[in-house]
Parts: sequence; structure tokens; C-alpha cells
Amino acid sequence: MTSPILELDGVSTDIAQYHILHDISLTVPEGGVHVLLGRNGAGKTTTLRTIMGLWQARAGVIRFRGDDIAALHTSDIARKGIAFVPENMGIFGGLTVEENMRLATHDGSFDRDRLARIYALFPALETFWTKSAWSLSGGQKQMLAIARAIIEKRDLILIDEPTKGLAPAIILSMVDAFREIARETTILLVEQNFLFAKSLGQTVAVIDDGRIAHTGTMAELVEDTALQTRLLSLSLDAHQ
Ligand SMILES: Nc1ncnc2c1ncn2[C@@H]1O[C@H](COP(=O)(O)OP(=O)(O)OP(=O)(O)O)[C@@H](O)[C@H]1O
Repeated sequence: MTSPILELDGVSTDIAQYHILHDISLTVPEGGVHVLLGRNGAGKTTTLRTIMGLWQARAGVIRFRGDDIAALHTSDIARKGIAFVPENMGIFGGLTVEENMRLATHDGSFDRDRLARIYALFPALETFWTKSAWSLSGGQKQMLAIARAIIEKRDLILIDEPTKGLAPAIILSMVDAFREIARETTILLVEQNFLFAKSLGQTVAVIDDGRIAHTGTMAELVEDTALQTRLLSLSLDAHQ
């Protein structure tokens, strides 16, 4: 396994008076898709927001390519090459697809090759390029949110539950897109959909009640049904 692109070491985060994350240690190897699983309220979003500097860690170290980024502002963390696709997708409904994409670039201009690649990954975005984002379907909105994160080269993308509320056929089409994106960028994926997660993930961490309950390779979790049963109750949507 390659050296880690991201490491969390003993990270604890409070929101107001509440202790939400407790001593989170997590290693994300460079390249591929790495999954953070956990049930509702387990602390997945808080972990991603802490990495992005949207919540300040009370304790612990967050290393990106070896540099401690825990005290940096979100804009400086983004400039280092980390993008965040939040659960609410963070797109602007009143703007066109093109305007949404342009706002995600640093100077408003597009690299033609990257744009062509994005059109190939998500053809609907080319079709609806001049349409307002609110006219897109849920799946297309999610594609736009992901496309915004990769319109410029990023080293690491944090994606919060991209399959939430999407139809199975749309989720299936996203598997190929994620595999393609992961050829040039490391993805840290928060998920509850185990089928989606296991088809993409190389490593997996399970978080429960703000604590890491398990870390390992996805292959060993897929093979170990007893472990799955133990973790399913903590983390996964049993219907997936
Ligand atoms: N702004 C906030 N104020 C108070 N508590 C919060 C806030 N945001 C999150 N929490 C609490 O922190 C805990 C972890 O929330 P978090 O959103 O990280 O969970 P999650 O695993 O992402 O869940 P979900 O799958 O539902 O998005 C929950 O108990 C939640 O109620």
C-alpha cells in the first residue's frame, strides 16, 4: 500500500458544548477510493468538516502529505488540493450548470481537456450546460457537485453520501464515474450504501458514536461475514 495522503491522529472535535469526535485516528492511502461508514449521527460529516477546517479540532493532528493542516483556514486547505462535496451538494440552484462550474474554477476559465473529460463522465452536464441547476434531477445535481470538485486537479476529494436518495440505476452509473475519477485523485467517501461502498473501496473505516470502531481493507470486510454482521448493526443500511 502506498504512503498515506491523509492521516488523522487522535482528532477530537466539539460542536458547542458537545463532544462529537473522540480520538479519531485514520489513515487514507494515496490513490483509489477509501470509505468511511457509519450510521446516522455517527460523526461522518463532522469528520469531513473537521478535515476541511469547517469545524476546528480541539485535539489531534491532521496531516495532508505530511503537513499538519489542523489549524489552517478552509480556503488554505482547499488550496493545498483538497475538495469537499457536502451532503447538500453545495450547488447554486439559481445559476446555470455552466455558471456553477465556472464558480468552481480559480479564475473562471476552463481547461478544455478537463471539461471534455467531465462531459464524458457525466454527459447530462453537457446536455443541460445552459440550464439552471434547479432543473436538474437529483442524480444530475450530484454529478454537477462532483464535477465542480474535479474541474481543476485535486489530490484528495472528500465526498459526503453521494448516493443518498438516488435510484439504483443512477447509483450504478456513478460507480464507473468514481472509478475513473479515482485514477487521478484519491477519494475519501462517506457512505451508508454498502453495495456502492464495497464496489469502490480499497480501505474502510467504521465510525460509531464519534469513535473509530474498525479499520481495514474492504476486501477483508467483504470476506468476513461475522465482522460484517457485527459492523452492520453499527454502520450500514442493512437493506443495501
Ligand atoms: N451544528 C451542530 N450542532 C450540534 N450538534 C451537531 C451539529 N452538527 C452535528 N451535530 C451532532 O454531531 C453528531 C454527529 O453528526 P454528523 O452529522 O457528523 O453525523 P453523520 O455520521 O454524518 O450522520 P448522517 O449520516 O445523518 O449525516 C450527531 O449527534 C449530531 O446531532
